[in-house]
Amino acid sequence: MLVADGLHKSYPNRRVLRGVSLSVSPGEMLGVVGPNGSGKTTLVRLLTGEESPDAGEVRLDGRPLSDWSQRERARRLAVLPQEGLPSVPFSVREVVEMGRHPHQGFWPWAGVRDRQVVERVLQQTGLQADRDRQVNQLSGGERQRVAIAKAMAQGPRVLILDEPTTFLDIAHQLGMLDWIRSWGQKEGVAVLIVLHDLNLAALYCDRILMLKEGTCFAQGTPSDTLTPDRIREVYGVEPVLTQHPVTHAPQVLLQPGGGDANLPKPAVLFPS
Ligand SMILES: Nc1ncnc2c1ncn2[C@@H]1O[C@H](COP(=O)(O)OP(=O)(O)OP(=O)(O)O)[C@@H](O)[C@H]1O
Repeated sequence: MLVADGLHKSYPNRRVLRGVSLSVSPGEMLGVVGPNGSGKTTLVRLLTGEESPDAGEVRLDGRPLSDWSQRERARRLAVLPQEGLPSVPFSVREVVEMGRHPHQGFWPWAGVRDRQVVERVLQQTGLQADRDRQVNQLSGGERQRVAIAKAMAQGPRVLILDEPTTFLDIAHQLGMLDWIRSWGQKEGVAVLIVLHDLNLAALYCDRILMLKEGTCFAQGTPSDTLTPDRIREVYGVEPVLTQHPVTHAPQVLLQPGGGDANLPKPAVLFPS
């Protein structure tokens, strides 16, 4: 469904991605993890066509991404950017309806089918009661749910999410990931999700791609990828790995004092 082959990307004086390859199949969830600055968001920008690689290629449904018109691409690929949904003065229903624009003609008027899809999505995401509320009056977590609903209304074959759980409490993190996973499996949507939380990645992703300084350091099942050696080498922390008692997924326990050794130790700034 979505394939990337040997992606390279540099900015002035900075090589950000060096030969990253990946593929995501229908119904599969691929997690992308890696430290700050390892190139996750840059990878997302190349996969969505927001930026072009210096070398390598992204293919959607077997065709180079650059061959798709913007409209065709939007019918197949939905993106939840890191900054989430802007705080716009539109109602929840209007924003979800915007997800249908790529399927509409020259005039973006909602037809019968568009209205049916929007109603179904509002129902399935539990947003019926909030349908007339203004998005700029919603909490961060509620806005995130509207963003997912808009992406669902788009009816994509590929969904790309960049750290969608950052502003959510634990119940909303689990709720959102449960939702995305079961929706992706039912509809055969290929999901690529950037996550900072290795434990959530281990619980929800079929496979994990671990980036280190713009290279693909490891790729495989959570148990293959999240090993103490790899986490130590990529993040520079001393992890304790355990197994989830119910799901048996690997889980990472953190210990104080095991953080970034390169950070200077705090000194007294204002001695008395
Ligand atoms: N437009 C740009 N111009 C120059 N450098 C950039 C640009 N975008 C990103 N970078 C640099 O590329 C590197 C990778 O950035 P990127 O945002 O892809 O990392 P990330 O893994 O998503 O980080 P984080 O976890 O902090 O969000 C960083 O060093 C960043 O400063």
